[in-house]
Amino acid sequence: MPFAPTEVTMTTNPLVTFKDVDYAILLGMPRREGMQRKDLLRANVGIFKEQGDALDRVAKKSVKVVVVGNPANTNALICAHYAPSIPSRQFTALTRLDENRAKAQLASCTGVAVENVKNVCIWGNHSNTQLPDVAHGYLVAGDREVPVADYVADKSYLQGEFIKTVAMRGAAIIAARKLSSAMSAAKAVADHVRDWHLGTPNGEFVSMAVISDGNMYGVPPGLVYSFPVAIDKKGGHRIVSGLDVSPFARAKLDATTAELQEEKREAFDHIVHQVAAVPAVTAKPVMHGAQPATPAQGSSVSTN
Ligand SMILES: NC(=O)C1=CN([C@@H]2O[C@H](COP(=O)(O)OP(=O)(O)OC[C@H]3O[C@@H](n4cnc5c(N)ncnc54)[C@H](O)[C@@H]3O)[C@@H](O)[C@H]2O)C=CC1
Ligand SMILES: O=C([O-])CC(=O)C(=O)O
Repeated sequence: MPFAPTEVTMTTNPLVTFKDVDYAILLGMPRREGMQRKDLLRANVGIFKEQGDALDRVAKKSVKVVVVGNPANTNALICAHYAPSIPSRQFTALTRLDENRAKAQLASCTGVAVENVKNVCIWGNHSNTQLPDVAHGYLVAGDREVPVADYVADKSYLQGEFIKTVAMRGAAIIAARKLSSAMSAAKAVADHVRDWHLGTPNGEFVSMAVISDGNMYGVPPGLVYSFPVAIDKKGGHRIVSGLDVSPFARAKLDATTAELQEEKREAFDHIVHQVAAVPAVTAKPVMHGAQPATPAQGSSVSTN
């Protein structure tokens, strides 16, 4: 059914904003030229604590949260932590913009239409340490599916300039327009929410930063980390399993993990210093779509 809003409410009260919402798309203060995204941590972390707390109190327990405000992965983790009654897997951060940028690079260097570039994914943090990964990607050419590596033979480009261009694209846009990307970010949010709502086609995956609990790629639990994700028709997402990780990719996955662990430490340290007491960590059940999982799959966002 087409979306037909009947009412728009403008308010600065998060308890009004989030009352009974199904989806929450969260922004925050943007960076300026010369800053890293993680330089926003101290400015934004308090906002995400407050928003997590408000979501916990008034949103539907099935709410789906998309954190866009940077540093997006760590802000999503903070938000989840302060919303202990909502399953942490319902908190995601946007890395679809990076995926779209990666696909656009491949489309422009191969001449294949961007919608025919599939299964290119972003691992890790929405930052310079991310890995835009083409190892499982393919291009649809007529009735053939051609691996990216067969189309783009220059491995040094795929492991060098390509990754750098995608990871640094946000900074390049800020340098050019003195403001963050706007329309492309909005398009990426729409892509993220559409796929979370309607599901991904069979055999295809997309990039979403989700809670890392239970992944099989050696990423420690308790981080919000971008993975290749498949989504069923009921909106249940799962990290795609069984993809090969090359030694090159392994080193990148570990580097972006280390950065996220450092951001997490800094975020909670900052909150602890700002706020007299941090609420106790509460275990939350892992949800697959609308289905509650067994206690053995219980997930929590710890401050470790
Ligand atoms: N994950 C991604 O792919 C992308 C993330 N971003 C991030 O999205 C966020 C928004 O970027 P823009 O729309 O360019 O910024 P903007 O400055 O146009 O909008 C930011 C909004 O946040 C509000 N805000 C500022 N301080 C606040 C506070 N203390 N409490 C509540 N609201 C507050 C402002 O009133 C404003 O409406 C930034 O954090 C930016 O880094 C932007 C583009 C892509
Ligand atoms: O770079 C920024 O600050 C905004 C952003 O996240 C992006 O465009 O990828």
